[in-house]
Amino acid sequence: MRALKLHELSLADRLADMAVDALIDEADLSPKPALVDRRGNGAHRDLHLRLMHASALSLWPMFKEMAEAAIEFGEVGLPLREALGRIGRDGEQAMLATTGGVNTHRGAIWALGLLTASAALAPRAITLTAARLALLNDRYAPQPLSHGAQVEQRYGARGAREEAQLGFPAVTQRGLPQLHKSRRQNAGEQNARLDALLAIMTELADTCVLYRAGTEGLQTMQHGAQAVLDAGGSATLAGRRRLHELDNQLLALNASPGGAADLLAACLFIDRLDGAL
Ligand SMILES: CC(C)(COP(=O)(O)OP(=O)(O)OC[C@H]1O[C@@H](n2cnc3c(N)ncnc32)[C@H](O)[C@@H]1O)[C@@H](O)C(=O)NCCC(=O)NCCS
Ligand SMILES: Nc1ncnc2c1ncn2[C@@H]1O[C@H](COP(=O)(O)OP(=O)(O)OP(=O)(O)O)[C@@H](O)[C@H]1O
Repeated sequence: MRALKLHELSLADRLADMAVDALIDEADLSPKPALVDRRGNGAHRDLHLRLMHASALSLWPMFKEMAEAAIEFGEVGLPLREALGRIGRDGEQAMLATTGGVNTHRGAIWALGLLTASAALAPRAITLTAARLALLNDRYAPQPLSHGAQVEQRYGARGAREEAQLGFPAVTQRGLPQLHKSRRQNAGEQNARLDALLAIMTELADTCVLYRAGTEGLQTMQHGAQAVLDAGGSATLAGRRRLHELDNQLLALNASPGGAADLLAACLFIDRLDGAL
């Protein structure tokens, strides 16, 4: 029993490490269009790279607690869903205390939280398990008029919740295949990750972009990301030129693809986990 406990604790530690690493890799990746990266703040006035790092680190105990809850409950069900909801809300408070009230990682807490718990429960069926959890209704979740909720009312876009309930198609059908493809083409790891982000952006209904820049912003993001990939991706000169253009266009529209960034972190988390299995 004792040995089993030790083993379980170390699994939760490792999953929390991987989730935080994925967030730090996402933040550091450059040049991302209109997002916080090593170059600067993108379209954000209240975010910067060190804040993203501090925020990511502040979430480590939360991810660990989510993995432990999954191990303890041992199955998908309302008790686990509601435990994750409580842990996620506490994690959000820790994030806000660290950042002085700035929302650095709300979307990431949702996506990576579900995936961390799912990795602890069913490491070979992570996105399916995450979807099953996301479909359960947490009775204790407050229903604030969030940016996502406002965008849903205005445009009908369902955003982060639906993406999870569908099993993260932007990650499994766009991001991960592109990551693997660009690696096979020897694009280099940073370019492969940029290409994965762009692939996610081609179809995502990113509620951050919709809230800030409406359908014009969303179309600019989707078409511009596709244009970079069509030009040969981030590793090519033509692709780099298109990426630079997309950055300028999104900055002019104040349209930051924060949802796509969160899903890139989810993509890097699953990729890392696949490598560790
Ligand atoms: C489900 C969530 C994301 C609801 O968000 P809502 O749609 O109301 O929008 P909100 O503006 O608060 O945040 C959305 C965030 O999701 C990200 N996002 C935006 N669009 C998308 C998209 N299409 N797909 C994925 N993520 C997206 C962005 O980073 C954005 O910041 C979340 O805030 C929530 O309700 N959490 C409940 C707490 C909980 O249960 N936590 C436990 C998780 S295991
Ligand atoms: N590298 C990154 N740069 C910018 N945003 C990111 C990055 N990585 C993830 N995000 C996500 O983008 C979201 C921030 O977007 P946004 O600033 O539109 O949120 P908000 O606080 O809801 O809005 P606002 O700042 O307009 O009040 C965060 O929730 C975070 O999940």
